[in-house]
Amino acid sequence: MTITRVAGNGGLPMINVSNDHADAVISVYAGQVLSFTPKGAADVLFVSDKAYYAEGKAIKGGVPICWPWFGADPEGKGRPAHGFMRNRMWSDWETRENADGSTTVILGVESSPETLAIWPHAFRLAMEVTVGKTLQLALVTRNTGDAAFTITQAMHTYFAVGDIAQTTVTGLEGTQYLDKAADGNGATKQQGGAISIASEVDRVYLGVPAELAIVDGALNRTIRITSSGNKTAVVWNPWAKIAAGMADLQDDDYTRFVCVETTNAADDVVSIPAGAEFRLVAEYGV
Ligand SMILES: O=P(O)(O)OC[C@H]1O[C@@H](O)[C@H](O)[C@@H](O)[C@@H]1O
Repeated sequence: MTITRVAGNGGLPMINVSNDHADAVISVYAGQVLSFTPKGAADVLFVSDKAYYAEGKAIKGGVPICWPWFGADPEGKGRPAHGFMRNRMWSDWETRENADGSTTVILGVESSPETLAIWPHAFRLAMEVTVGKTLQLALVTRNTGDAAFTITQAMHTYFAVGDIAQTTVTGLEGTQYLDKAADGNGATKQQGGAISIASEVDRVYLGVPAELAIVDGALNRTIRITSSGNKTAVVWNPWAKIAAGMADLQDDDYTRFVCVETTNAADDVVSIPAGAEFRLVAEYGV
């Protein structure tokens, strides 16, 4: 097993993990997993070739962390969408080798005068990443203050697919969702069969099961997503027009990824009492 700390793209601190099961690249900046490649397989995660690697900007791809809110500023104060963790430096807290040959990397952020000025709550946030046969992720929020606070959050994962036209997302059949796409008007709808994507898709699924899958006909593989701590999941693909308007995506990149996000979004708001901890967990396997 090797753990190598490197200056990655843009000089950002990154940790390369290589063990008997898989290889991974984990950015300390933003606490973001950028690559997970099980031995003999293609990368499970998509990262844009045009992604920004610079302080203050989000890296487009991998597993961006949305915290302590998902989507627009819940208080309408003009703070950035998806919170303030995906565009700041995190700390490299711990690495360890596990008996089964997997490797755990723990990155984190603690509240500081700077974060308190944006969001007035004391916290300790950790991203626990275990690279093994599967990629295990736990986003752990500890309330270190003396009053409860509420959060929404996401692992906003960009999964690599061979061809979006030959991809379906399964496990959400019959589930209600909020349709946030331009022509969906935020309406509540019900999913019929497996989700196929042939135009902009931006949906918050409600009351979701613990197991979802991405069935990729082009790469001939199925990515299994298991989660806990979430009642919601987001499925997002910007499709051609929105992707073309994003400077950090190539025009046709929308054909190469789908975001299936493990979330506490919409009315899935989490309240964390003083001194308590909340774990949002996801596991990805091929
Ligand atoms: O900030 P990013 O990575 O471009 O992602 C934006 C998208 O993130 C998704 O989670 C939201 O559901 C979309 O509404 C939003 O457009």
